[in-house]
Amino acid sequence: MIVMKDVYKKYPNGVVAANGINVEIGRGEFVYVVGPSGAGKSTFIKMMYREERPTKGDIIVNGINLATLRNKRVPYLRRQIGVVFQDFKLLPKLNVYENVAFALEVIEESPKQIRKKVNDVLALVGLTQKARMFPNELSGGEQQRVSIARSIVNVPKVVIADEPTGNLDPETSWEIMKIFEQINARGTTIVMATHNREIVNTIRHRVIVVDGGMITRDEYEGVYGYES
Ligand SMILES: Nc1ncnc2c1ncn2[C@@H]1O[C@H](COP(=O)(O)OP(=O)(O)OP(=O)(O)O)[C@@H](O)[C@H]1O
Repeated sequence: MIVMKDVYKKYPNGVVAANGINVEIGRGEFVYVVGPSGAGKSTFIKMMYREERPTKGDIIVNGINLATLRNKRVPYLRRQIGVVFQDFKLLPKLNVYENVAFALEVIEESPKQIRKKVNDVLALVGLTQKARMFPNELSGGEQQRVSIARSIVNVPKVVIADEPTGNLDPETSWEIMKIFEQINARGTTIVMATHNREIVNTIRHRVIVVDGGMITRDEYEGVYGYES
């Protein structure tokens, strides 16, 4: 599903944020990416959806080699990957329904299909009643639900989330995690960068520790200890 081979990333300012990463993530896995601030977690996951390009190495996502993928094919890649951010990144002038529908309009889905898919996904995240509200009328947790709905409406094989609970209170964070669990239970691969030890140590999945641009630990049913 996702393969990285000898991946190295040096930013133009000289910072090496990935220093020889080798990893394989299989279909349907749920993977936490943890590690100290500045360790290279965001860089690691940004390279999976071609937000950043590696300086060296190969990255294959869903059979697509990102090293040789032409820029004009990036939208094709993005259709197969849902992305969820810490700060939601919703379009403020569009309501909940429109924010989610937008992801389908850009790929020219039929109006009938759009209605069905958006309504289904809003029901999944529990936002049917709030479909006509605007982002600034919603709580942080609700905004994150919209952003998750948008990320899965195309039924991607993988969802990549960068600190999706980073701006949320603990109770809301657990609710958001329940939704990710449901999405994963349907067979979608989830890769999630997080600082939340309580979540990682309670809802147990594979844990990849990144430190100094390298994978220093990689364990199934892993814990996020205090030594790292
Ligand atoms: N666009 C960029 N240009 C230059 N350096 C960058 C850029 N993005 C990240 N870096 C540097 O790369 C290193 C890794 O950053 P990255 O954001 O991947 O870490 P992180 O583990 O996600 O951190 P955090 O947990 O604080 O979000 C840091 O030293 C950072 O300053």
